[in-house]
Amino acid sequence: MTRHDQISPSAAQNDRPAGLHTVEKIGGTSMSRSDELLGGLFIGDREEEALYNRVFVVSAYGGITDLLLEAKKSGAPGVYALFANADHDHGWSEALNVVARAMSEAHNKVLEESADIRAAEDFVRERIEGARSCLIDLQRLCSYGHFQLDEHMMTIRELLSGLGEAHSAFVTATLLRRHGVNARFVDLTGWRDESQPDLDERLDRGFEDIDLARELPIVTGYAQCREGLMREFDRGYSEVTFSRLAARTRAREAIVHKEFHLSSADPKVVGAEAVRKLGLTNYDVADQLSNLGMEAIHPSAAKTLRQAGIPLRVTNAFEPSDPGTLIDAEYGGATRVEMVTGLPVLSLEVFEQDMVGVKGYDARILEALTRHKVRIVSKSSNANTVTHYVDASLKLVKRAQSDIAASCPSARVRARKMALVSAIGRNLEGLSVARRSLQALEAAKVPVLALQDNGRAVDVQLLVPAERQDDAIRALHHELIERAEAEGPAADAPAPEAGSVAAPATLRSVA
Ligand SMILES: Nc1ncnc2c1ncn2[C@@H]1O[C@H](COP(=O)(O)OP(=O)(O)O)[C@@H](O)[C@H]1O
Ligand SMILES: N[C@@H](CC(=O)OP(=O)(O)O)C(=O)O
Repeated sequence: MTRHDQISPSAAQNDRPAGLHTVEKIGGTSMSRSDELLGGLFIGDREEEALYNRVFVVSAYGGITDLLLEAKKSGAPGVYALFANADHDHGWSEALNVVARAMSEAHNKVLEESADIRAAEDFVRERIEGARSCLIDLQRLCSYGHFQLDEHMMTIRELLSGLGEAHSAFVTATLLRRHGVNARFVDLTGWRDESQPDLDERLDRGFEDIDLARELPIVTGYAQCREGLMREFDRGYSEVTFSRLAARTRAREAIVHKEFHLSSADPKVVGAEAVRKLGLTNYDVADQLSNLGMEAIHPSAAKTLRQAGIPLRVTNAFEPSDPGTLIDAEYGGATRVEMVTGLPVLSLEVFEQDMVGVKGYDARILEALTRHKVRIVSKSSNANTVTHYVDASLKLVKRAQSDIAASCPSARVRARKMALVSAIGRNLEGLSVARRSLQALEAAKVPVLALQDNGRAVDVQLLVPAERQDDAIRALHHELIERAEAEGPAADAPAPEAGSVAAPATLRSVA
């Protein structure tokens, strides 16, 4: 049975019947352990037919995109960042060798047969050397001055990103075929393809002759397209490919496989034994998590799935029999804190005595932040101060800061490192989350620099010193999840009265 009809560009997506298949994404951390996935997620005890009607969208092996572009957390330069600052220097070229070695290490860990390893080595060589020639040519061309490197940097970023996912998808398809699965490498990275399709066309072309009932597509999480996946979505783009593919093919369900169950806090911070698995949550909570960089799911991906009416499941890749967390658009749910998470931020505070009663300051600040592509996590204001909590490098924030200083000459602008820690849940009304959080942080001797509760009863945010982020997460998790659970079950509705001291007793286990 072919599914070509289901992804034809002319059909209105939402009118088509849902397919039989699922679209499933595997993140980089889990991909690095894909040898362990063979006996479970990929094959396990599945008989012939049960192997199929699944589409896997894969990320690059852990750390590879960081080496290709720049480290997501520390900002340490990779090939892209070195090339961008290169002039005539070839430091980026050595960085490309580092990528090739890291790729080789990754596939040597998962492949066993020497023929497969050889094929993977050849693949890496062909792609890496192709990219190297391209960069050398571009550098030479731009040395004439008529050609501006800046104009091509986004294309370079796209080209480099695609290398990571092409490699991991190629290796995974090879691995599965070796184990008797009819897997097909679906390369959406546009390698040596001169046409410029848009994302939907790219997906349609990749799937036009695939029979989902008897083939297992292993799809690159990077998809080259006219819009530019990196330009629009930047890091975390494989979830965008994943969600668009799920919507385009009318998947029955979209599944994200992660290294752990989606839990009440990062198990690496709070401890695997202390965290609770989330059974069910909604897109509102998922949005808050993405905003804090938790990437339960990329915000654009969540939107695509929500609009297409496709249920999203987040599972632990290494426990395939566990149903994981279902993220449902409609679910209102019980009153409880479901998760505690945090993010290092810079607080950009603009204080201006003349601001009182005058409009326009906010707009000027926003303009500067937008111009320098500074991601805003949260903001607050009072009579004469507007503070944005942002997730960006100090370099970018400094640039925005000087633009703000220029457009608001008498303002005092200051940037400080902090951590934003947040307690998140579907319906926090009446739970005294703010009060309990302050008490817990005081007991743990974590200073609170600011507190925000916008009244929607979905989250409470606390700003703490950057170096106390993990202490704050542990203290809040202990108070709002572990202790609250011990105090009694949650009520579904109605919520207890605001400020009620009995309210915490309405929290319940999220396990
Ligand atoms: N609430 C949470 N539940 C589960 N994992 C979390 C949570 N918060 C942070 N993490 C961390 O996220 C890390 C990356 O997870 P995962 O999504 O599997 O990686 P990738 O981005 O490579 O797909 C995990 O190793 C875990 O430490
Ligand atoms: N590898 C890409 C795309 C991605 O989404 O990765 P992951 O699923 O590992 O977060 C990145 O780091 O941006």
